Amino acid sequence: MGVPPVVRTKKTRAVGIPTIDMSSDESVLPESIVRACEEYGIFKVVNHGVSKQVISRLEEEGNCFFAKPAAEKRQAGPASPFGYGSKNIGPNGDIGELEYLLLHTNPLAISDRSKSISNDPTKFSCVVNDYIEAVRELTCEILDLVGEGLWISDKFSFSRLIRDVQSDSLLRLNHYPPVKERDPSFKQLHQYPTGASNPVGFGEHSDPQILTILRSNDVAGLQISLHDNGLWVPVPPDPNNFYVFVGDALQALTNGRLRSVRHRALANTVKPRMSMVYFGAPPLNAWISPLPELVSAEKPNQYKPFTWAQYKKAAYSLRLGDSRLNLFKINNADILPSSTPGLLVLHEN
Ligand SMILES: C=C1C[C@]23C[C@@]1(O)CC[C@H]2[C@@]12CC[C@H](O)[C@@](C)(C(=O)O1)[C@H]2[C@@H]3C(=O)O
Ligand SMILES: O=C(O)CCC(=O)C(=O)O
Ligand SMILES: [Fe+2]
Repeated sequence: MGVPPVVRTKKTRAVGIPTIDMSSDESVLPESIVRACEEYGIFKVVNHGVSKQVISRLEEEGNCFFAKPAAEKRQAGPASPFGYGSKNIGPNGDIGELEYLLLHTNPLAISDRSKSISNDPTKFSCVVNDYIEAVRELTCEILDLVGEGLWISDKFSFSRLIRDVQSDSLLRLNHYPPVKERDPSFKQLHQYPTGASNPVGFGEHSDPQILTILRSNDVAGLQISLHDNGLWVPVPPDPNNFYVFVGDALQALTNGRLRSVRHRALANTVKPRMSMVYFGAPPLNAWISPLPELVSAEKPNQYKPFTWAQYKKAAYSLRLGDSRLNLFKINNADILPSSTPGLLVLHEN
């Protein structure tokens, strides 16, 4: 029997997302990670050192919470921005086929929030804190390798922001119940991206933070957009490993050398999907501006300095799919002539 022809009905494309093996030789890791972050803004990490038990215990807590009756879940909401949310994402009218729990990673905030989430809040807090501790370690290990790969004189510059006790890092559990096409009017009631056969679970966006560490169950749905060309690349689910995303803050800190990747999640029509997402962020008062090692005459400063609080304020004033980093972009072509009087700028045609 011959191989059947590949028929593409959706605007998706098969692309090999890079895999980074954390047990590889240290002499190759920094360069491989930097290359993946430059070319894709996402990679899969294997041999990551986070124990199966830490992951499965959080998954169990998530399943247990999302299986509760709607009225009980609502007691942990509305998400503003923390707590339980259903369908509404953020304050500006974005909606998706999902429900979620958004938590600040501060242990006191977790202990407080656990009371409205679980019948055993002490256990819930413990499980969440263990998961956060493990993925924070992985995040910092990756960021130190990024620092090394970029030849930053202080390779801990990135991870220090995440390790800070005031870090504004978050944990999000997303639950996408299966969306069944019940009647012909279904497609009019739900948002279907152009060319996609499944409705939007979590709409297209980039993550604002430094680094995102995502783990999902074995159900597909996550997609990335690499070149803003309308093509969406499916990210195959892998419950034993993590996907790592470059966030906007890391793009700014590296003067645009590492790219934050646009992604979205589509709902599944058959199986429920759950993702557990850690967002590594700086403290609110930390300044984000390109590191000096990444600024040169050939690559002048691309971003105005901003505090993380200013960036969050901007993010929360915009829609999910808006580009927030553009607000802080320096137009070097505009700046050069006025800030350097007497300099003649020649434009090539
Ligand atoms: C629509 C929004 C939800 C969001 C805040 C925002 O105004 C724009 C960014 C969104 C996002 C995407 C990544 C994370 O899931 C998130 C927690 C974040 O930091 O930025 C969400 C915000 C949210 O859901 O509160
Ligand atoms: O659920 C997913 O796979 C994506 C979720 C996501 O992008 C987010 O929570 O920011
Ligand atoms: Fe995201």
